[in-house]
This record gives sequence, structure tokens and C-alpha cells, in this order.
Amino acid sequence: MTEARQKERAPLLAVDHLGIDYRLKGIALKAIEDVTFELKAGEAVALVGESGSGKTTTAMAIAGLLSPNAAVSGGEVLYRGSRLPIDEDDAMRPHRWSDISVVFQGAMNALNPVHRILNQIAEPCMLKLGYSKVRAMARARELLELVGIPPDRGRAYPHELSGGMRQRVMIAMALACSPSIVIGDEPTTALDVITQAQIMKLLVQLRSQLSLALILITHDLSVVAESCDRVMIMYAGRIVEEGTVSDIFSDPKHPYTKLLIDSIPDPSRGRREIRPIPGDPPNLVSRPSGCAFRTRCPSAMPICEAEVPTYQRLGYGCVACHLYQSSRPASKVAANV
Ligand SMILES: Nc1ncnc2c1ncn2[C@@H]1O[C@H](COP(=O)(O)OP(=O)(O)OP(=O)(O)O)[C@@H](O)[C@H]1O
Repeated sequence: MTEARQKERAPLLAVDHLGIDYRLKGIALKAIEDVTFELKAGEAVALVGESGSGKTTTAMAIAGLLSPNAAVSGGEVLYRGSRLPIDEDDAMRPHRWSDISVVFQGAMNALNPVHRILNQIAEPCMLKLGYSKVRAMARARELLELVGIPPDRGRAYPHELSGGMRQRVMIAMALACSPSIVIGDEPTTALDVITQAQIMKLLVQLRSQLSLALILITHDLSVVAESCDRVMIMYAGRIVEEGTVSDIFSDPKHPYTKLLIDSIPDPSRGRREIRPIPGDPPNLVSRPSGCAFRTRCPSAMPICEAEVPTYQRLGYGCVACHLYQSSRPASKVAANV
């Protein structure tokens, strides 16, 4: 097959055995290791996991927005079959906002307080798309309307808008250069519950209207169930399970995924409180040997201390757990879980 044909058939995004370390006073913190997944055009996937599991690092690596003390320790990210220069700021510039953009949490910090919002949305259109000021302002008005803000409000400064409106502005900015992938890093975290639901509804609607692929980082599993096709569960810097939303919720495999799903309040079963997972995630500077979850795992076996489980395909999903390693018979697997 020719190279051009291969690229044509490549997934929109492929993250291939990606590892990212943070340098801290000469010590390397392994924030993510061996992270591998694909994203198809128009697909919505969620990255889920406890705080510190590496969700934001994965997302920022894909967008080429890693902090200065981060370094790629292995692997690569491919966009439409071509390697993305994720650790080269200048080389990443043509991709940022045009191919991959990010909606961050806490719009107040991301927006410039002294510029009117219309100008802030118009700016990437001038810088990235080379639009004239007049054309960029027209595009900015169009984008405001798309995210449900009357274009006249474009004269407002960020502090004159509600939190929900500001987050809509962030979404408009993320869409300004018509990217194929939008990453939402906990895009609704700072908002009240009703506004959270409105913003998620907007993202879901825009995703289908514009055929966007979405990578959604969230702690909220109910949001995942309503807005995503697939879920990737992260633990201590690795993806431990991946599957369709319905498979993960109805038939989770990894003991961590099971506990995570069990932690959600379920009033229909008389459980109204969050049930925290006992124990703490490991220190990523000195990871425990073998499976990082073993110290909290109700199904841990001696092999879990000795070997890192490989990430294996299981049905339509993937799981990294010794309970499911292919050398083990299926009957034993069932008995152990
Ligand atoms: N700039 C940095 N320098 C050093 N360590 C960092 C840096 N950014 C993140 N880390 C560490 O890397 C690990 C992964 O962090 P990351 O923010 O990717 O996790 P997360 O799953 O997104 O967490 P949260 O849900 O709290 O945002 C954590 O141990 C975190 O403390």
C-alpha cells in the first residue's frame, strides 16, 4: 500500500505507547506510561480515573501543550497517520486549534479580562486562518450564535458574563478554526449542576452538528454515559480498561473499573452517598512493582506483584489485568472476580 493510501486509512488520532515524565529537581515522575488508543473521526471518548491518574497529561500531550518540565519518555501520537511533534512548541503550532483544540475548565483564567469577548474569539481566526479583521469579527459573531450567545453580547468583557456564558465563549474559541478534535478537560467542573448539564448538552449537540471527535476528561461517570461512545479508564498513568460505554457500565472487567462504577451513588438501590475506593493511588516517583492497583485490589494475586499486566483485547474492549491474561483459562477468570 502506498504511504498516501496508508494515511488515508489511518484513524484520525492514534496514541501509541505514549509515555510522559515530569522532571522534579532531578527526579522523574512517570505521569503516563504505555498509553495506547485510537480515536475515529466524529467519535466521543471519555478519559476517566481518580485525580493524578494522568488524564490531563495525556490530553495536553495530544494537544502539544505539555508544561516545560515534561518530556516524552516513549511512544508517539499520530494525527491522520502522521507523527505529531508534540514536544516541539513551534512545530505543533499549525496543529493547535486548527486540528486539535482544548476547552479548559475555569474560563475566567483562560480568557483575557481586558478584551471584549468578540475580539478574543476573532483573534485565532486572524492568526490561524489569516482572516481580515472584518471577516474574523463576522466569524466570531457566527460562533457566538452557534454556542447560544446572542452576538450583541460579544461587546461584553469576561467578568460581565455568567460562568456558563464564559464557558460557552471558551467553546466558541475552541471551534474558531474548525478543528476535527476537541478535548474537553473537565469543561464543566467550575459550574453549578444545572449549568453543567446545559454546557454538556451544548458540547454533545455541537459534536454531532460539526462531526467533531471529542476527548472528554471528567470525574463524572453520569456525563460519560450520556455523552460518549467509548470510555478509557486510567489508573496511575496507564489505561487499565477500555470499552464501549454500555460494556463498561454493564460489564466492567478490571477490578478498579468495578470499584469506580460501584462508587457512584445509585438511589434505585438505596445508595445515596459516594462510596470511596479504599486506599490511595501509588506515588508515581516510585511505582510499586507489577500492577499499580494491586495494593488496593480485592482480587490481587501473587503474579500482580511480580509482573505488569499486558493490555489485551477482550471482546470489543481491552483490559490490563492478570485476571484476564490469555494464558489463564476463562473459567478461572470468572471464579476470581
Ligand atoms: N507540571 C507538573 N510537574 C510535575 N508533576 C506534575 C505536573 N503536572 C502533573 N503532574 C503530576 O503528574 C501526575 C498526573 O497528573 P495529571 O494532572 O495528568 O492527572 P489527572 O488525572 O488529570 O488529575 P486531575 O483529575 O486531578 O486533574 C500527578 O501525579 C501530578 O501530580
